[in-house]
Amino acid sequence: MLFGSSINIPINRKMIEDHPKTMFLSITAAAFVAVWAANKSLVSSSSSSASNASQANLAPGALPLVGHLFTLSKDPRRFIDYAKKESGPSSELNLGPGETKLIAVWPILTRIIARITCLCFAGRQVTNVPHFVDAMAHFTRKIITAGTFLALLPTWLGNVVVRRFLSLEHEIDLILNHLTPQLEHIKQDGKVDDDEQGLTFGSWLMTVPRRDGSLRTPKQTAYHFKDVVLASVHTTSHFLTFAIHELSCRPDLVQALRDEINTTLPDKNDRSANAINDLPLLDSFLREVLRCNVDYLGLHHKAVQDVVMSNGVVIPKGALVFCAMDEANRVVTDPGKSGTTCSSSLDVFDAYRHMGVALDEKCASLTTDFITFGNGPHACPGRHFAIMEIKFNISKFVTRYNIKSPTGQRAKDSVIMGMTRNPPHDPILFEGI
Ligand code: HEM
Repeated sequence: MLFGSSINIPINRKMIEDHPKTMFLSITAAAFVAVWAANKSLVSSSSSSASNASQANLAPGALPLVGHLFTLSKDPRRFIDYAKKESGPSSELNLGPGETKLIAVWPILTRIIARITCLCFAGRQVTNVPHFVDAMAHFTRKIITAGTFLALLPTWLGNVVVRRFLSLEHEIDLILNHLTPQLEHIKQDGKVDDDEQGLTFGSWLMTVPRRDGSLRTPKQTAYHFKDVVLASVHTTSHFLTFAIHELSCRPDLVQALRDEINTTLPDKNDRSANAINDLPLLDSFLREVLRCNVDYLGLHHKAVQDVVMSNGVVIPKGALVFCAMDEANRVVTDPGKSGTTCSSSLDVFDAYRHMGVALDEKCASLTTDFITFGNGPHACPGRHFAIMEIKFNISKFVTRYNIKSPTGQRAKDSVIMGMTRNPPHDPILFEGI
């Protein structure tokens, strides 16, 4: 994808070699349109985030009116290489055998997870719109930042800051503008386009009646996609990033996971997410990542009535309650059920701790001594999906790269206000294999 938000032109070398003249003309036209689109977005958008997103994929250095015409006339292929390097899809993870690179993983993994979320819950059409995926990648982070400002600043100032700099208007507009027509189409024809059945979260939700028996309109349904994004992208990319950091200081574990995949699933082309989900060491490792990297405090709840605890302490109606997640994940309350038979202390990260656990669901199973996904009727309904998603990504990483921490140590997490654990920002050394 070379240019701005309103243009979607996938170009590859073969197309240029086969049709040099046509490609030249289309790219030249696109260069004009790209400049027009950039100018239009700058003029018409009052939101800074909106204009940033629109410009994000423009090849820099365009001249007024003529765009990149001169560079294109001179050497189109060179221009395309330049545009791909500067504004094209991330090639940061394209490493040949033995090639190494230091990579800050969190932003890349967030984008990967946002893409998967868009693909699985909103369909292929929007997943091919880069600024839509980018906006979804940053959606929850923006909300968390807004929440922090609202909590710390006086209400009037917090409101000004959030409305001016952290408004979600742009993201909500994107969701409504892209998904509503698609859902209208599905409602009318029963499918998205000629190739694709229109089975998305939205097409399903349109068929589920509300309490009063009425059905949601396409626009009302599209609006709910924000909830999926809020619940899934940030959480999943967090834990995938934690997992990669845990691997970065354990080269033997990377090798052991690679061996497990190569031995159990020798055919590279037949490694489905379902098959990867059943690998015992990968499952044990991920459960340990989820157990140890949970927030110090989490599961923010509000008491809807007075609650009397077993020791007589009363949590009054309306009180905000933060659960000590980190602590809960380090206490075995029911050894027989949890299957935690490992001898290592619960304070130690042990990737093999949950091997041989007899529970049916393993990594996704809910126990009172593992509450990363909550517990009870409101426990995370997306956990099976999240776990498959993370395992699938880890399997790709360990079979493609050696993953090393430059210091040999697990980089430090950044802890916000003593309660929320964010993955480290430190880069990790990747080596292609
Ligand atoms: C590693 C990734 C994830 C973690 C750690 C996680 C964790 C959680 C936790 C702790 C809760 C709150 C439980 C409570 O309040 O008692 C929750 C709720 C929820 N999660 Fe997740 N989640 C993850 C991924 C996902 C994904 C991928 C989806 C959707 C595709 C999702 C959808 C939801 C929803 C809809 C709720 C609200 C459930 C309710 O209130 O009844 N989550 N999640």
